Amino acid sequence: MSNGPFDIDVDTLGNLRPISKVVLSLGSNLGDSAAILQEAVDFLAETPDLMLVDVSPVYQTKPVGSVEQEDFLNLVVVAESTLEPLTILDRAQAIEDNFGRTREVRYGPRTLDIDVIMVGKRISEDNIELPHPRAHERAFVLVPWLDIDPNGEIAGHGPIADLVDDVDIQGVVRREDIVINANTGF
Ligand SMILES: Nc1ncnc2c1ncn2[C@@H]1O[C@H](COP(=O)(O)OP(=O)(O)OP(=O)(O)O)[C@@H](O)[C@H]1O
Ligand SMILES: Nc1nc2c(c(=O)[nH]1)N=C(CO)CN2
Repeated sequence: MSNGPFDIDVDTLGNLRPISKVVLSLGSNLGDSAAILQEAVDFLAETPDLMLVDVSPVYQTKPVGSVEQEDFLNLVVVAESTLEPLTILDRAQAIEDNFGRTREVRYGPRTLDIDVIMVGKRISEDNIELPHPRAHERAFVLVPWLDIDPNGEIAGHGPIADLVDDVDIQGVVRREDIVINANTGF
């Protein structure tokens, strides 16, 4: 798998388009979270020009942040795409909206949250910062990601295999009973 914009795709018009590695973190702690995660993965798999490579196991995780709320179910998706980072964020937010996600309480309960963790290169713009600025300190991102991408790295922070040693993984428990079917296309 490419680690950045090094592989090239040629579209039907003959345009060269770099293929980037994409990492997404999905979380839910409202409603039927397991079913919501499955549907969200299905929506991602149906996204044109986004090829799912792997979907992590599901973890039950203690809420991070100061808001008192239910545990989350979290998973990570690794994909490849020729899409621009903002297009991927738009698609992620459209999928969140589909599950009635509102954005009133920062860090508050949510039917579905999709954070864009990385899309190839580093970017810092008004609406998007990549890699996600808090991913390196979040066990609910690092633990599932490590399961499916042991050589993964966060630009500017290092290998996720090392980062996971520095976070508290006690509140992150694998849910073997919840199986998400991944339509990875491979
Ligand atoms: N890498 C990113 N992934 C998702 N959203 C991002 C990213 N970088 C910047 N944003 C911006 O952050 C805004 C708030 O996102 P969101 O509501 O998902 O935050 P949150 O999930 O409450 O907190 P956190 O960003 O810490 O996970 C989005 O509208 C988006 O414009
Ligand atoms: N365990 C856990 N805690 C969170 C989560 C999440 O997905 N899992 N998402 C948040 C907002 O992005 C805030 N806190």
